Amino acid sequence: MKQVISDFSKLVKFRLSFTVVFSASISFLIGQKMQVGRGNIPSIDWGNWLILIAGGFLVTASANCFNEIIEKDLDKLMTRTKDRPMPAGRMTTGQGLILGVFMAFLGTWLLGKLNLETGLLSVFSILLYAFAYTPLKRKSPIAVFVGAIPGALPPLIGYLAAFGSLKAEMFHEIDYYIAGILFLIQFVWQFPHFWAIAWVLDDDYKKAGFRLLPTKKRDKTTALLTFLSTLVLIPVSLMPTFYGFGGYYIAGLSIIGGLIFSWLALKLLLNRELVDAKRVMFCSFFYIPAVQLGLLLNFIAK
Ligand code: HEM
Ligand SMILES: CC(C)=CCC/C(C)=C/CC/C(C)=C/COP(=O)(O)OP(=O)(O)O
Repeated sequence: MKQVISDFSKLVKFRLSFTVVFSASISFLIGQKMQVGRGNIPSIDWGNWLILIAGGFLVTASANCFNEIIEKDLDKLMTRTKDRPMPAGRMTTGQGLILGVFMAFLGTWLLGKLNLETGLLSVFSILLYAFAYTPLKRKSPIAVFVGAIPGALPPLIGYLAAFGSLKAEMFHEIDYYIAGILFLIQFVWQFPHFWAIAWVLDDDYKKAGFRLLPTKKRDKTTALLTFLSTLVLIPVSLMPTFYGFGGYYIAGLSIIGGLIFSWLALKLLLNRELVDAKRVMFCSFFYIPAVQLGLLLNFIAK
């Protein structure tokens, strides 16, 4: 039983999926709070929140499952991935496919219950991640840009899901900005997140022919781009406050988080040591949930 749970967790990349769903669920609550404020709904619909979490988890899990089917032979070559159930031979591709298709349909159906746009965007995210990003990983570092689109869609999906059947009169102009900004924060964050990971894992990635660093090397330009992307994240994370749906606490948290992230990336630029890349990578794991949670709390407290 323990092995089955551990295999399922590796198949769906549980911690990554958890953070993805977390980002969508926070955006959902922000959207619902907006609705409550406008008097469109009496209170937060926790039932729909659970549907979003279950549906979001299933579609993300299915996308990861398709990714692992496609990369089964490449995953065998890397230390980090060789113990995933398919490369390790504990699950057949057919079993993976059945699970992936089942989770994709069930997840899309659940999200589609919230509204049509949410269901369609999840199908688009699965397709983009599994069938554009995944094959591109071996071709060009542009893959990271492509992968960042499905990676950032969950907060946008979560926000849209909060509006039930999207009626034009319920969805105001500011909602386009909020949905766009929630997307943008996660989109920009993925560059330092992933380039730090790709720096740490470069030797392992090379075994499978993945060249995902911007210059395909652990060099000064890659470190500079990583540093610049952490700097861009600072004004982007201040946009909620600028557009009036975040407050001063989240602005403060974003500045502090952004400065720590950039400081670590600056050290990577100056030293270009593995330990510096690891610090940027770990900081990225905390940065995004912290900023999103802060945004929600600040939004509620306002
Ligand atoms: C271009 C987009 C992205 C790429 C290429 C990427 C790549 C990766 C890789 C390769 C790892 C594994 C690191 C390791 O095993 O040491 C990882 C870990 C992680 N990623 Fe991302 N990621 C992306 C987007 C995201 C998004 C959108 C989220 C969530 C909002 C996320 C959250 C995480 C978390 C929480 C981990 C740690 C998981 C663990 O240790 O099991 N990532 N990412
Ligand atoms: C709504 C919906 C379905 C959204 C999709 C969300 C999703 C799966 C985001 C992940 C983003 C991403 C590119 C992860 C890296 O995978 P990788 O292939 O580089 O990781 P690996 O090397 O560990 O396999």
